[in-house]
Amino acid sequence: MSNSYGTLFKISTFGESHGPAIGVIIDGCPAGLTIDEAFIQSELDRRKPGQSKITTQRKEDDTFKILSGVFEGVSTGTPIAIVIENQDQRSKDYSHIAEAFRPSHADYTYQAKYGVRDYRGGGRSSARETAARVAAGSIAKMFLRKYSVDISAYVSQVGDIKAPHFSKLDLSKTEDNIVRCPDSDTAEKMISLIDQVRLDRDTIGGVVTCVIKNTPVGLGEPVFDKLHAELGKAMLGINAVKGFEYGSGFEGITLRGSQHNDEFYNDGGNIRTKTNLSGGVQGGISNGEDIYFNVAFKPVATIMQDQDSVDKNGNPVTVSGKGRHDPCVVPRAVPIVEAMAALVLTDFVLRAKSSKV
Ligand SMILES: Cc1cc2nc3c(=O)[nH]c(=O)nc-3n(C[C@H](O)[C@H](O)[C@H](O)COP(=O)(O)O)c2cc1C
Ligand SMILES: C=C(O[C@@H]1CC(C(=O)O)=C[C@@H](OP(=O)(O)O)[C@H]1O)C(=O)O
Repeated sequence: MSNSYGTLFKISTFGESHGPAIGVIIDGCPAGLTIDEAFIQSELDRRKPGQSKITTQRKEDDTFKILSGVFEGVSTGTPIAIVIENQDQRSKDYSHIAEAFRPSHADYTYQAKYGVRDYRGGGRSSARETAARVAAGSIAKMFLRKYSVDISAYVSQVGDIKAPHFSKLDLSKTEDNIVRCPDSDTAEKMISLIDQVRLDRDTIGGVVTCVIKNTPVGLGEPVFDKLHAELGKAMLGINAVKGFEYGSGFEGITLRGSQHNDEFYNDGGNIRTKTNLSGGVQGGISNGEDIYFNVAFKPVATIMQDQDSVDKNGNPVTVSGKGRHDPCVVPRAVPIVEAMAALVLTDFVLRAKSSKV
């Protein structure tokens, strides 16, 4: 089973949702980076469960401990191990799926592949694992500060309620409300919709948009490990993600080349483009313009309603969700998307250092 991500800035995560702890080992963080523990905690707080009425009510503080790789507040170049203890498991909520499969969760496929499954809270398939990625991503963000790279994600859609285009938004307002949409009118509508869906004992999907500013020119590879391909892989590896598009994305197909091309100009010695339908990446390599992409999340599987399923012997059963679940995951997915983007960019910054004499 692969539990790792990255080429030079590598992470391995460990732990199950209802086990004693989860965590991450970061291998390849350069020495000499100041590690801001308050910032790690603030990133974990943005993702943690139980943070508002529109998220799962599982109460985890997600306080962490650094076990290695940091001395007197500075990275030492050795593996950084971070552990987060689980405190509010309620495994009895899962006894009904010890043998049965929730429709559209990971229960059936995991059981079919491994023949053994920690069914408590979804075990390894739970999005609780993403806390470990957010911890690692916060260190990647600290590294990227040296390059002034700025990564901002926000909720741009819940169900059919959409925020205005990001060029019309003030992304510094994303944290002003519990749904993490910087437009307050749209945010209110999104919150009411999620609340209604929750009362209906159902779930709903949404979109997280991410905008990355000040990316250095030259990140990404011209073949295979293209920057957008690695971003896509990182995003599609987040639980419940169903779609990824960058730049003009699927809407670009309706344009002509004459409308879609980003014409170049010389901006006082810097080569820039007048428009940016490329989304900051051309030929797999960053061109210095803003990188932007959308990540679509499904309405998650666990609903508080009866559904047809089977048990592991193929007998028909009725399964209904129990316990504490997210009616819509996008508010908590915002820091996860940012963390995965930071991991990809950090890896490519380190790789770029060896691309020229
Ligand atoms: C932040 C976040 C929270 C989630 N919370 C839940 C949840 O409470 N209940 C649930 O059934 N799925 C939840 N999921 C989704 C499942 O983890 C995911 O659907 C499952 O692992 C199966 O994977 P797949 O949907 O990618 O196929 C969450 C996902 C994210 C990103
Ligand atoms: C615990 C977290 O989210 C969990 C993700 C999740 C799932 O199926 O992915 C199901 C729920 O698990 P539980 O029933 O154990 O509360 C969520 O609460 C977390 O994000 O830290």
